[in-house]
Amino acid sequence: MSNPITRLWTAFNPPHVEKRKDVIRFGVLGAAGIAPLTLIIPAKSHPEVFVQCIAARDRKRAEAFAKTHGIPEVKDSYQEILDDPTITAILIPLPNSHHHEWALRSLAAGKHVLLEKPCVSNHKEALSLFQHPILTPSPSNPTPPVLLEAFHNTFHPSLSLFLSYISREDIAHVDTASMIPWWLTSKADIHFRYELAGGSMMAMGVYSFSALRYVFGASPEECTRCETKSYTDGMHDKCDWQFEAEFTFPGDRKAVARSTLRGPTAWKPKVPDEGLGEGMTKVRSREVTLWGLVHAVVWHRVDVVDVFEVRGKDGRVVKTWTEKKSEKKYEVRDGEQWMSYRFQLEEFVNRIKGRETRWWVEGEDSVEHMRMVDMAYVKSGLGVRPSSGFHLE
Ligand SMILES: NC(=O)C1=CN([C@@H]2O[C@H](COP(=O)(O)OP(=O)(O)OC[C@H]3O[C@@H](n4cnc5c(N)ncnc54)[C@H](OP(=O)(O)O)[C@@H]3O)[C@@H](O)[C@H]2O)C=CC1
Ligand SMILES: O=C1OC[C@@H](O)[C@H](O)[C@H]1O
Repeated sequence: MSNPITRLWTAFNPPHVEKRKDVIRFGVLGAAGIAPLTLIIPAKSHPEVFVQCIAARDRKRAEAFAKTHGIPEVKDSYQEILDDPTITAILIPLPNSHHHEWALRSLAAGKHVLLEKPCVSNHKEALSLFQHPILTPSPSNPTPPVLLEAFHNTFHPSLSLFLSYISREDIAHVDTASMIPWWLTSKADIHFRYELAGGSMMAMGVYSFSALRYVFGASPEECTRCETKSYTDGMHDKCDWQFEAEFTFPGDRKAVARSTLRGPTAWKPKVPDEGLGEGMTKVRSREVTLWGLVHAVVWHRVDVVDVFEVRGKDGRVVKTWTEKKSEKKYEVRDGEQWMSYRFQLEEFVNRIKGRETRWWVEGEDSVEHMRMVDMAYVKSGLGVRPSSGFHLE
């Protein structure tokens, strides 16, 4: 299935499969724009997942959403979904500021939680959530519910392919860029409301931050620079629509993350070659680029460019050559091209059912991603996103 149109069509229109008796019944908190991609579409081809109900702040909005997406039940409130014993898993696609509270409420109700990224508003909330005793097995809670931050791109094989070309000890410089075109965002979006924990670092930036952690296999020591462009109109203050942040990773290695929510329509990011440091002998330098880090379904490619040099006794280069290759990693199952969201759902279900998982976003990763976001916000001067202050009674 090499035709991109066919691939996209099958990704967004997967086959509807028969559901098993032990199906996981999902409830969705909010008629959110992302809910179809994260859950409703991928659930169609998953025999163990059924989207049972939805609630929105406005019932009419939930009813319209349920009709459009074939969800059989509408509840009056988010809490009513949590109170339904037939619902075993919850999708939380609420604004970031609401993640901490509704994840804790859902877990307290004994539900498994698929929590939209970024998991919460800041590092403090991440610690409070992922280190909550409710997630630790104990005699009174032998099988705690599963909590997964929905970093869907982690689950796409293109990321593993990319990482397979990197030898961590040889990394000289890492650069990551992402964007949403200007016409796909509006000032009215939740991205531009500080009290909802908005900002470009919280929207696309977290993908870049997590990618850096995956590449280094470590967390950064410091954010050394963070430049932002943000609104100052009194309404959307402290919300960056663009940023560039530089981090130092162990071994004094540098990495840059940049993103914009007001990007161009056509985009080909420049990947700077920072080269090796002074005094280092360069035998082979490898530049590995993953194009399409976030939405590998639309298009992705892993480029590997190896530059070889042969040096004479005096150290002068006598020969140099370049080898290039590119690879893609699409997976088609039963005629459907699997999106990152479909891979993610597969693993979420595997974890709930106690089966092995190929990929996972550990709670520790989620916590470290938020630490990185906080570092950058502190450095930028905009300040960390506010905490909800919610505590389970
Ligand atoms: N995984 C991915 O690819 C993506 C993930 N996301 C993440 O998903 C989450 C939601 O984003 P997105 O779907 O774009 O957002 P939307 O604005 O489309 O949806 C947000 C939902 O939250 C509900 N909500 C509850 N309280 C509020 C409030 N005070 N203000 C605004 N909305 C409120 C909304 O209302 P109601 O209850 O009335 O329905 C709405 O359904 C975010 O955390 C975002 O980072 C976003 C895009 C892509
Ligand atoms: O989180 C996100 O991931 C994918 C993007 O398309 C989306 O707009 C963004 O908010």
